[in-house]
Formats: sequence, C-alpha cells, structure tokens
Amino acid sequence: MASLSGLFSSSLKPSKTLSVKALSAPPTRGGDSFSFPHTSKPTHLPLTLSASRSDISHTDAATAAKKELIKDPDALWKRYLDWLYQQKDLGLYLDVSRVGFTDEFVVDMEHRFKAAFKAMDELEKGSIANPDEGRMVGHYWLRNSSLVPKPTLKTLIENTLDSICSFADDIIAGKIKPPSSPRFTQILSVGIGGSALGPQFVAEALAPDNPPLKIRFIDNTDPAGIDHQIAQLGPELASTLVIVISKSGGTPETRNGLLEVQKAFREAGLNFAKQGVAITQENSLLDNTARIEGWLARFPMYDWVGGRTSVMSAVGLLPAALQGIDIREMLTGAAIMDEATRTTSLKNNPAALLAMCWYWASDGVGSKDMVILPYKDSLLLFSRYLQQLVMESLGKEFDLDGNTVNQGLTVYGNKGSTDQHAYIQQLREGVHNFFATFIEVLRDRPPGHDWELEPGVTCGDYLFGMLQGTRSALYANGRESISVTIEEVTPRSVGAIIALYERAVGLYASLVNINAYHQPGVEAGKKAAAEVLALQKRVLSVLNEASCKDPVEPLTLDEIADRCHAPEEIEMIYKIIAHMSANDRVLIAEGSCGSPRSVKVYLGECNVDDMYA
Ligand SMILES: O=P(O)(O)OC[C@H]1O[C@H](O)[C@H](O)[C@@H](O)[C@@H]1O
Repeated sequence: MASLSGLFSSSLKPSKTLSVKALSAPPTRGGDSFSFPHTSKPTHLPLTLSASRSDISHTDAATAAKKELIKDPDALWKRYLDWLYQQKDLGLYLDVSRVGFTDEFVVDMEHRFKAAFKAMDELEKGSIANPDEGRMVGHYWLRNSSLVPKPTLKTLIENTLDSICSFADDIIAGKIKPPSSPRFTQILSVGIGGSALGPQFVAEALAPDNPPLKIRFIDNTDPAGIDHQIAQLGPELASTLVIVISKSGGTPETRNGLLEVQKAFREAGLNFAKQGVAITQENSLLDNTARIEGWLARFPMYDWVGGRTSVMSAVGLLPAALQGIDIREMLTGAAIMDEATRTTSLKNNPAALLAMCWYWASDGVGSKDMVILPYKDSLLLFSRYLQQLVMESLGKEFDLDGNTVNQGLTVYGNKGSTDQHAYIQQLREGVHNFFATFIEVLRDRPPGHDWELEPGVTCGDYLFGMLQGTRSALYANGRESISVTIEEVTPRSVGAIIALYERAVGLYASLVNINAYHQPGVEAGKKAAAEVLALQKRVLSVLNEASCKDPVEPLTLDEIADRCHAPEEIEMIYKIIAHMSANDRVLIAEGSCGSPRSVKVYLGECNVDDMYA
C-alpha cells in the first residue's frame, strides 16, 4: 500500500491548475462547445452564465468535443493528476476528473463556496442551522465533542459513548444476560428511516462473519415482514436483545413493530422488559414506556441530531458495538474526514469537490440522478443509506427565502459488477439522465487469502477490471463519473465516507440555498395515512349501526360514503373495504370486486357498544 500512497502523493501533482479549455475537449458550461446531450429543466439558471446547459442541444460540435476528449489520453491524465484528492490518514482518494466542469465554473463556484463554508462553520459553532424547527445541527460534535458549544452537551456525548461501550462489553461477555439464556446471541433492531438505514449499512459493511451478536431488522409495519423476522429467530427469541430505535419515540411503524414483538414475547412466555433497550429522546413516548415498564436499558438521542445523520449517535453505535465493530475507529474516521472537509480551499476539500460535481452534473437543479456504484458487496447498502441522507435533505419545495424551487438529487444504485449484468446497458447507451459515482476498494481480501484463478489474475482483479472498464466505457460515451477510492472497508473508512457525504450534502444545500435539516414533506404522507385510518373507523361504525338492525341492512358504497359524510372519499372507502375483506375481517362484502358499484357490505357481527365509534 505504501507504494500506492506514494504514487498518489500530492507532490507528484502538477502545481498549476490545468485550464480545462486547454485540454482537448472537456465540455464547458455556458459556451457553444458544450458536449453532452442534456435533458435538463429549462427553468432556473443558478449561475450567471450566458447560456445554460439546457439551452444547448446535442450538436455535432458537442459530439466532436466528446470524441476529442476521448482521443487525448495525455490531457485526461493531466486532468486526473491535477484534480486527484487524497487523504493519507484515511487512505481515501477522490477523482473528479471524469466530471467535465470548466475553469470558469470552478471560479464561479469558489465564490459561492465562501458562503457555504461560512454557513457550515456557523452550524458547527451551534447556530440554529435548522430555522424551521429552531434547532442546532450537531452531528459533527458526536465525533469531536470538543467542538460542542455547551459544556453539558460535551459531557453527555462522552458519557453516552462510555456507557454504550461498557453495556456492549457486558452483553458480549455475558455479564448482562437474558432471564432464560446464558447470554444474548441476537439483536432485533426495531426502527425506520434514519433509525434503521445507518445501522443496516454499518452491519452489512462491517459486521464480522461470526459476530458476537447477529442482527436482524424490523423496519416497516408490514405484518408479514415482521412475522418473518420473528419466525427466523425461532427459539432464539429467548436470547434476543430487542433494540427499539426512534428519535421522536412516536413513529407509528416503530410502535407497531414494538407491539408485535412484545406480543411474540408474551406468546413465548418471555419477559420483554428484561430484553428490551430503547434509543430515543428523553421523555418521548418510547422513553416513558421503557422507563415505566423497566426495560433493560435506555440510551439517549438528541434533538440536535437529525435521524439521517444519527448513525454516529447511540442509534448506530450501540448495534455496531454489539456486533463487535470498533465504534471508536468509526468515530475517528469520521473525525478525520470532518477535519479534512473544513478547509475552505475548494480543491483540497473532498466534500466541496463532491458538492461542486453534483452541482455541475445536475445544473444545480437536480436535472441528473446520482447513481452510486460500489464495487464491493459489503457496501451494497450505501446507496440506500444515501437515498435518505441526500434526498430527504435536498428534496425541498422551497428555498430559505421562500421561493418555490423543488430542489433535490435522486439517488439510486446497487453494486458492481452485478449491475453490469442488469442496468449498466442503459447507463452506457440509454437516456442520459444521471452521473455515476464509483466506490472503489483497493484491498480485495485480507492478506494471505488471495490466489490467482488464472495466471496473473485474481478474482479481485476481475472486479477491478469491471469497475475500470465501466468507468472508461461511460466516459467514452459522454457520461460523467466521480470515483471515491478507499484502501479497505474498515470502521475508519466507513466512518469517513459517511462523514464525507454528510458534509457534501450540507455544503450542496447551502449552494442551492435550502434547509437540509428538516423534512416537511414527510408529514403530508403521515397525516394522510392517519386520515385513512380515521375514515376506516367511521366506515366500521356506520356498518356496525346498519348491521345491528334487524334485519341486517347491507350498504352500498354510496350509502356508506353518505353516512360517513364523506361522499368525496368513496374511492378510499372502497379500498378500505377491499383491504379489510381480503384480510378476513368482521366485514362481509357481497358483489364483484371488479365492479365497485355492485358491492354491498355488512358486518359479520354486531357490536352494540360500537367500539369503532
Ligand atoms: O427516529 P424516528 O423519530 O422514529 O424517525 C424515523 C424517520 O421518520 C421520518 O420519516 C423522518 O422523515 C425521518 O427522517 C426519520 O428518520
């Protein structure tokens, strides 16, 4: 590895910034020579340019420029060297040479980044960076508590970390054990969104082959999914540590998961409280439940840590520690990356480079999607993790000044080379609506395990070849890509890439002037779901009244809607009835599902007290 580090050392880079125009062909923004076909939105020109990329069609000149670029490997190599970023302590490299930003664009962005760096600095000092919710944003403090603006919070962070480590050690050593087993063997994590995605990604990336405790997740209110997880545990439910994670402590899916698991414990004759752990904000519904029921342990969440940046709080650290993952190394990796991304030199700041590339590639309006391609099975869930981090942070209707902007960046991906046998065909040749990010891991296997499956070539060489081949093939067809390289998948490097993307999202949000730390749009779906359930109760109450008559009075959909005083909800009422009918509920529906007008409904049993009302 030493030789590679040497190869990538900054001393080998040319000191002068290459003029991209001087290179044979990279596309330029705002000029007629722009090279890539584009389908961006016609509105919102965020930069002061003479023309947007969307103004420029897929011309012959563009094609020529693209070809020229491919023909000049020397210029491309110079661009590679000129822009290659490395963080030696982390063994992390960032290559943005295959994104076609121009010198003019960089100059413009440097100007814009001044404000973004300032906003980030203020955020780290404790400003109310989430104005809508009046909250500080402090996930960076979790890995460097000396940054915390209030001494009490510093103590809280440090004490929580110590208590996570000692609790995990005691569980693994069997000092804390379940009532009817010699030790805990399984973790069942119940949580959703930011209370699941980080722990899932970390487990997939870093858990050893034989962890001290194996982990499973309930991250939905799908009864069949929950049954499956519980069934898979089987008799090991008796040695399962159930960690219920919810920052707010009131998320319905998580509450439902908890109630289902508690039912399974009751049915197995087990005492849930002796095996339950809560991670939530103090005095939340979940916290109060856990305290009153006397659960095994409770760990805090803080209002200044958002769900999607909570993986380095107890949310991610406790499950990781219980799986034998070195959480202090994860924190160290994140802290080193945090430091590296505080520099206000754009070219030496990997998070800023990412944000700049996103802005370039998507016109600062999300006109292209971010495809994440890790060439490493253990990083499979990175794209799913990033979906929440990026899309919940950046997908906003209004900017900070109240203008309608409908911002966002769509993220998806899976892993290479698997995807080469699935959707890379479209990326290479199809609709050009994305830019790619390759995540490369240099170390194929632990030392001493490799072998050559044909002369001079290992299995890992194939993976390497597939990545490089795809990167080249995409570029050759005018499709931009970023490459993030890490030496190995370790707690340190995983902490670092999480921190890298957290900061890139924060900086990008400043560039496009939006609040990255709230999620007002999520509430609309939750509210609508609650309204559906409320309507269901009204439907049941109306049906109950009609079914208690003698003779029973079957009702048409129109009659139900009318009696619910909700004629505009007739379609939803039909769906409610179809769903309940399919699940053998008390309700009896006559007629054909395919023709709603023919349906007549009554309840199989009348409840004189009308418990649905
Ligand atoms: O951790 P919880 O409070 O249960 O929240 C879980 C999730 O709920 C919502 O959907 C939010 O939009 C997410 O940001 C959050 O991660």
